[in-house]
Amino acid sequence: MKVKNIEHITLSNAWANLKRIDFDYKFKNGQWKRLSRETYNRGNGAAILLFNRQKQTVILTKQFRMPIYENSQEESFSIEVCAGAIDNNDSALETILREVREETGYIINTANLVLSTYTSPGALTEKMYLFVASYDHTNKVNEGGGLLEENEELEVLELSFERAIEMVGSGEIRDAKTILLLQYAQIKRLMHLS
Ligand SMILES: Nc1nc2c(ncn2[C@@H]2O[C@H](COP(=O)(O)OP(=O)(O)O[C@H]3O[C@H](CO)[C@@H](O)[C@H](O)[C@@H]3O)[C@@H](O)[C@H]2O)c(=O)[nH]1
Ligand SMILES: [Mg+2]
Repeated sequence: MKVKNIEHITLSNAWANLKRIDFDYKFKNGQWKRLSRETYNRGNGAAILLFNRQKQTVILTKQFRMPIYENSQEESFSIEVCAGAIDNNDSALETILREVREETGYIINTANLVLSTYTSPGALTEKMYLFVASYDHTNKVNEGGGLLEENEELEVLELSFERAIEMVGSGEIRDAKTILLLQYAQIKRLMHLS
């Protein structure tokens, strides 16, 4: 066994849960040491790349992100695939179909799970489920933008795939789940680049 005597100390239990976890860890040389790691638990998440093969376009969102502002003010409007936190009893798929409607204004009935990823394994417990789905204008029911009653405000962007990939290269897109999904689409040839 690699770890034992695990002790959870709650540091904050407000919106989400921040714990300090103290534990004994056995190093390869056989020595046991008491270590401490702070872990932030805000549940798991789901994200989706909406793509249209005929038009060669994708749907992305742009929103203000306070944690980014804390790091680098000028980068605080973040271009991301549609995403949301998974509520207690919902599946990742239910979550993402709902988020697509709320954030982008499109209604889709199904999506393919293509990757799952720990978004920041040194600090977050979060595992994110990454989906892709095709869309066209018949799926559009409103302008999207997020739920004002939940204090969400997003801009919906429809970009050519080529431009989105260019924005990864230029650093205009800096969100990891978004980069993963755009590069997935490129590698798996869901879309073409000229
Ligand atoms: N009061 C309060 N509200 C919060 C807080 N954090 C988030 N919220 C609210 O919770 C909602 C979260 O919106 P979602 O669309 O469900 O999640 P998200 O912020 O897009 O998060 C997605 O991307 C994150 C970053 O990659 C992921 O961490 C997350 O799992 C998810 O996939 C927002 O309406 C916001 O108002 C907080 O600390 N305090
Ligand atoms: Mg969201």
